[in-house]
Amino acid sequence: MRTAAGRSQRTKTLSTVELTQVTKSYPNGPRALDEVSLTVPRGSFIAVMGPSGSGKSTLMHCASGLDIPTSGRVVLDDTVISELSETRRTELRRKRVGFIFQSYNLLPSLSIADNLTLPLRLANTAPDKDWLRTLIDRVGLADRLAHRPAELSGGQQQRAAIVRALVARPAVVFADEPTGALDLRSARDVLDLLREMVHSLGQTVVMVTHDAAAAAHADLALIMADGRIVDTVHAPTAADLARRVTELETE
Ligand SMILES: Nc1ncnc2c1ncn2[C@@H]1O[C@H](COP(=O)(O)OP(=O)(O)OP(=O)(O)O)[C@@H](O)[C@H]1O
Repeated sequence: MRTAAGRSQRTKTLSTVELTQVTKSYPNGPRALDEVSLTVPRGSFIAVMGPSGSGKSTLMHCASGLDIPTSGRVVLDDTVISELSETRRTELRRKRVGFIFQSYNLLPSLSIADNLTLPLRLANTAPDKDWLRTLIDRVGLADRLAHRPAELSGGQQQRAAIVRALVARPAVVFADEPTGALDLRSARDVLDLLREMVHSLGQTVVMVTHDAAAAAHADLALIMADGRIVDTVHAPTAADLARRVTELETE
């Protein structure tokens, strides 16, 4: 089944990531992904939900080029990343993919300013100063740039991580439980920011989360079970998502 994320926009120029019949098997394990097809349209905010073990992380790893599928094809922009060597995949990932993690993953010894531009230095790319300034202003960290990460609140650190993920203007940002370590208010701020980055700045975000309230900020939620995408919910509400995942957990 091809999931409906952008069914009407399925062209190379409008999609950022395209998975075709992607299967991932581990030795002596179940199929972590079972022939998953998915198109991520440019400029969309997609949440991935599902019970524990349903394949969310594996989907993110294969879609982002962190891992390769056992079979099937992953295209990022116009490049078939599932066929690249590990070195080429790493190069492409540094240039074209951003990541946001639950634990922020900022380097403690670097200032916030240096953390924000780290992906550019790793990819040997010059910063686009106007874009960097736009991002810093949007997340409200202009007066924190000289500080070390430990001097910022969790919400501020995650906002810095959002800038770092977007600084290279990636084709897509993958966020793995980005609000898992935050209090409710900081979590809402971070989710509102992600939405704004998508809707005002045209970025593309795929967010894996257990939290139905977080997933409800997305335009579309994909629900996984047993390595497959079993539901696609447009304009999801937290109540609908929580009910659907609970049903799957008890099936
Ligand atoms: N490296 C691995 N080796 C063997 N099996 C694995 C490995 N990684 C994942 N799996 C298995 O693949 C399936 C999917 O795992 P995955 O981590 O993608 O699920 P998930 O939905 O992200 O779970 P959670 O919500 O608990 O993080 C599970 O059955 C898991 O045990």
